Amino acid sequence: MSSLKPYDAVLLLSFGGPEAPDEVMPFLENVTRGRGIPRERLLEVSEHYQHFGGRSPINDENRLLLANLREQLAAAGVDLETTPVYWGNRNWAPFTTDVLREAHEAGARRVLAVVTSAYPSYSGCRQYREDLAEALVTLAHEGRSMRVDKIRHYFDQDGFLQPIADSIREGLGSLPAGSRIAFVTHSIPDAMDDASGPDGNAYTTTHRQACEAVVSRLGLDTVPEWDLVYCSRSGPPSQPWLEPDIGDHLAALKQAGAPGVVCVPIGFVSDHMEVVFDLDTEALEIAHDLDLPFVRAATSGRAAAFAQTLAALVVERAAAERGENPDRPSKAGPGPWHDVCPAGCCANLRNPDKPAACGVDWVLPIDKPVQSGSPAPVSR
Ligand SMILES: CC1=C(CCC(=O)O)c2cc3nc(cc4[nH]c(cc5[nH]c(cc1n2)c(C)c5CCC(=O)O)c(CCC(=O)O)c4C)C(CCC(=O)O)=C3C
Ligand SMILES: [Fe+2]
Repeated sequence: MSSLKPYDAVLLLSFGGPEAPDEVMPFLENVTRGRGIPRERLLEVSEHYQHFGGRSPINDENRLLLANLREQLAAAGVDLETTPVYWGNRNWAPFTTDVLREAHEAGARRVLAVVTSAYPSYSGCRQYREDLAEALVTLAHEGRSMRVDKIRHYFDQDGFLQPIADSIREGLGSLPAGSRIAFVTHSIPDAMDDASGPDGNAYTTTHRQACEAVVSRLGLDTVPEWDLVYCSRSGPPSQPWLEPDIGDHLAALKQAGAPGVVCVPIGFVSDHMEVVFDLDTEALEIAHDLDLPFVRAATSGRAAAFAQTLAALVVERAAAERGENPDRPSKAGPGPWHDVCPAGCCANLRNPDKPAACGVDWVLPIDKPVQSGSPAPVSR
């Protein structure tokens, strides 16, 4: 049995989504609290959910991922009886605080989180760290002192990249020769990208690194032309967000004479609402109207290889935390991403001083802080 010491539990941490029509608006209010998203946009997004009976696919995707992660950790020799794997969300039940309380009751004091976001940005990294800090403070007030760390970003891992490459190869096989690849990710405000990672622009930079790694894995004689484009923009029109939108991009491809397109949701781990609505519904319809052959490549989230990669990163981090020197594989970009976020990484532009866990500067503000044994962040 390999141990995950010093960790006594693993937490799969995700976004959450509604599962019934009357849960949609309360969910959207949780997501957008204090974020200045126009009411119009909320009503529009609630329509997307109602289009699918008020049920987001994301929770079911996470239930499957949880089962796969347990299976892969067990296969790596982890005893799940003594090191349980929990699942919690930012915006919908099961909520992070409740799940951590349950873990504490079962004896967990140090927890390792696996976040369902492959890339660094405020939304995909620091916001989860802030949620964890808030949960840990709430629990500390109840006399429950815990510490949570987070595995490094995994956009550069085999188990994330390979299922995408395999699916693209298959998609291209069903399209006319010379078809293009449109990698798609969630648009974010330009300012959020500017502030991503320790040195800025890490959101777009790491996406490009992942796209390049995927394209080079296709093993095709002629490398297809590709672009990185965006979906799910939501802020006011006056605020610049990453562009172009996938819909405009499809029109531009048609105009340029592209014979077809594989749409690849490389920014997303699973087929959640952005994928099934923005891509499989909206973008598909635009492609049909343009008479542009269109296939959508799979996300990695359901692949056994993906859960295997996450399990390997969990085992790696536990070893690092024990002071060992584990291998740190990285298959995209200049090297492995850091384990512990440096101060200011993926800054919160509205509230820069908001406490965030899993960083060098995190101290539990009340009670006895749990002893910090984290290694210095690895610089890139
Ligand atoms: C980078 C990023 C990821 C990827 C990283 C990760 O996976 O975390 C992501 C994931 C997701 N985003 C999701 C849903 C929503 N995101 C919204 C709003 C926003 N997302 C943003 C960014 C991201 N979002 C941003 C900058 C906003 C603006 C408001 C704000 O600054 O917070 C809104 C509000 C309405 C709207 O404006 O669209 C909703 C409903 C769901 C669940 C889908 C389901 O239910 O299946 C998932 C997985
Ligand atoms: Fe989002």
